[in-house]
Order: sequence, then structure tokens, then C-alpha cells
Amino acid sequence: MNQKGILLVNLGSPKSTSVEDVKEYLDEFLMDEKVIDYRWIFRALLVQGIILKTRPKKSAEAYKTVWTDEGSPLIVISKHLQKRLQEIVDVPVGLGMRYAEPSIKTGIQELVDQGVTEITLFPLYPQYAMSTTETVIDKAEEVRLKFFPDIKINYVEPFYDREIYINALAESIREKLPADFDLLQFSYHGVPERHIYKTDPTNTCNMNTCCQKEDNPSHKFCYRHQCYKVTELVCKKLGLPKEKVMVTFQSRLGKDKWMEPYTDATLEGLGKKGIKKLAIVCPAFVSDCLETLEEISVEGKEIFLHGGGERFDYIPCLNEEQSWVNVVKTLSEEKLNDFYFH
Ligand SMILES: C=CC1=C(C)c2cc3[nH]c(cc4nc(cc5[nH]c(cc1n2)c(C)c5CCC(=O)O)C(CCC(=O)O)=C4C)c(C)c3C=C
Ligand SMILES: [Fe+2]
Ligand SMILES: [Fe+2]
Repeated sequence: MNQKGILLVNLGSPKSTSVEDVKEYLDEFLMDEKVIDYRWIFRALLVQGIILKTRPKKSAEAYKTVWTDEGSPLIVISKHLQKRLQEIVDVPVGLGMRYAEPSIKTGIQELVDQGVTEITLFPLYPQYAMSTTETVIDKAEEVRLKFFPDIKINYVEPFYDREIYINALAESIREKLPADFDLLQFSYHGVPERHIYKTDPTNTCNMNTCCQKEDNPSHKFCYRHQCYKVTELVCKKLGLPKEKVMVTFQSRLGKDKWMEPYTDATLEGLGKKGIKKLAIVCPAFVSDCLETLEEISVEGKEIFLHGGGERFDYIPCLNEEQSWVNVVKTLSEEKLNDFYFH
């Protein structure tokens, strides 16, 4: 008899806020060929020769400002989600991170130790990206082949346009959105434009209005489209007019051209354009983390207020809200049932 299980997978955080641990984490993360997609030698020159010389110290300082007694917010929240899901499903639920610990191997082992032979792996990213969804699947397949050749894994697909997810996100925003806001900014994690072209099997996305068009064959692999789609569906649900909404992209790294408009540059200029009361939400992340708690809630707020803004409301990620736990349950169970049809 096959025993099923669910493995939640998130990005991962350093073990601690020490510069050495942050360096080890950034090394694993940025040496991933689906994150910095240069030939090995150029990637190593850039990451190990340049980025790792200075960034670990700066990032360690940033991590210190968000770290909790229980550890990194991203890991703590993911563990809470695992626990909340375990309370409402009747198969074992494990947790793994793409980088650092608990690793995907640790997560699979945790399930195998409970007798699991068929795993539904849930990448905790609403939108598809080479640097997130794809690298999680690659890693899980590598680990499976090497250490667990007898188990089966299937994958929950990106869920950016699923009604249950949109409902949960829209409801969560509705509850926290102040009545008198001037603008609701949707800030998504950016990626280099090159990644979008590279993962478009149809070669039809030109990074212009095509991403916002209703139909384009590239949409299934277009991270940019999927970000705009989430925004469009949430705004429709909330009845928000276009003039009160804006999409931007945050957290860029290096000298490549990343998707625009940039969150920081936009925040700088909003005050002068008459936006005094800003609400901001980050739907590329399902768990609050360094990029939302520090880059947006602290740095982003400072930039906005310095540019003439007056009130800044950060709307938290779905984290461990019950509606979100229910979404994870529903999407996981669809895939668990899929095993019957193979
Ligand atoms: C939500 C989706 C994410 C995409 C897409 C993504 C792409 C991407 N990220 C980097 C570089 C860094 N990201 C860092 C942190 C970070 N990134 C995501 C998510 C996505 N990244 C999360 C959830 C986090 C937070 C992790 C945490 O511990 O809280 C960092 C590390 C922090 C820092 O030094 O700023 C880097 C570096 C690239 C290059 C990239 C696409 C190519
Ligand atoms: Fe596109
Ligand atoms: Fe990132």
C-alpha cells in the first residue's frame, strides 16, 4: 500500500545572522545556475570574486533587524504553516528549503521515515520563475534520484490565477487596507529580463504590453505576466479602480537589466506626484521574510517618507492565515489524488 505525504518547500534562510553563515547561504543560493545563469566560470568570478566579498556583511546586518527568538521569519512562518496544515490533513506534512536547512533532502527523509512513498511537493511560490519553481523541481529530482530512487514525487503547479488563492489574498488585503489610501502598490520580487526571454518556449514575450494581454502563448512561463495577472484578479475582486493601483519589482541584484518599474525608484517619486497615503503588498512572497520586513517595511518606508509621503501601510503576506492554510490543503489534495491516475 502506497503512503502519501506533502512536502512544503520555501526558499530558505541562513542558519544564523553571523557573516560566515550568511556567506555560506549566499554562496549556495547565488551559485545556483538558475539564479545567476552565467557559465560556471563567470558565475564563480561574479559571486565568489565580487559579491561574496562585501554582501554577506551587509546582508547579515539586515537579517539581524528581522531575526526573531525562534530564528529567521521565513523559516519560522514556514514551520507554522506546516503545523497548521498538519492539523487539517490526514497525511504526513514535511518541510524543506531550496537553500540551507532544513534542506529538501531533510524534508523528504522526514516523510520517508513516516513510511511515505508518494510525495506531493508544494513550491511555495504563486508565480512560476526559473529562479524559484524550476530550481526547486531540479533539486528535488536530483535528491530523489540520488537518495530516494523508489519514491514518487509530483508537483503543485504555480497557482497565481487559481480562484481560491485569489480569494484568500484579496480578503487578506481587504481586511488590512486603510479606507483612505491614495495608492495600493503591488511590489513583486524582480528577476532579470533575460530570465523571462530564456524560459519562454514560444519566443513571443517581448516584455511589453504582451504580458498584460489576455492571451499570449508565453504566459504559462512568463513571471511578469503572472505578477500582472495576480494584481488584475485581486483588484477585480476588491473593485479597485486602475488609477489607485500600481505594479513594481523589487530586490534587484547586480548590473543586469531587471524587470521595471523598480520599487525603490518608484517609492522615491510618489510623494511628489501627490501620493501621500500608500499601502503596499508583496504577493510574490507567501511568507514574510527579509525582502518584505526589511527591504519594504523599513527601507521602503523611509524612501517613501523622505520623498514627501505621509503614511505607509505595509500589508503582510498570507503567512499562516487560515484561508491560506486551506488553499495549501486544497491544492495539495488535488495533486495527492493525481497519483491514482498514473
Ligand atoms: C519570491 C520569489 C523570488 C524570486 C523570483 C527571487 C529571485 C532572485 N533572488 C535573487 C537574489 C536574492 N534574493 C534574496 C532573498 C530572497 N529572495 C526571495 C524570493 C525570490 N527570489 C526570498 C523569499 C528571499 C528572502 C530570504 C530570507 O531569508 O528571508 C537574497 C538574500 C538576501 C540579500 O542578500 O538580499 C538574494 C541575494 C536573485 C539574484 C534572483 C533572480 C535571479
Ligand atoms: Fe510576458
Ligand atoms: Fe530573491
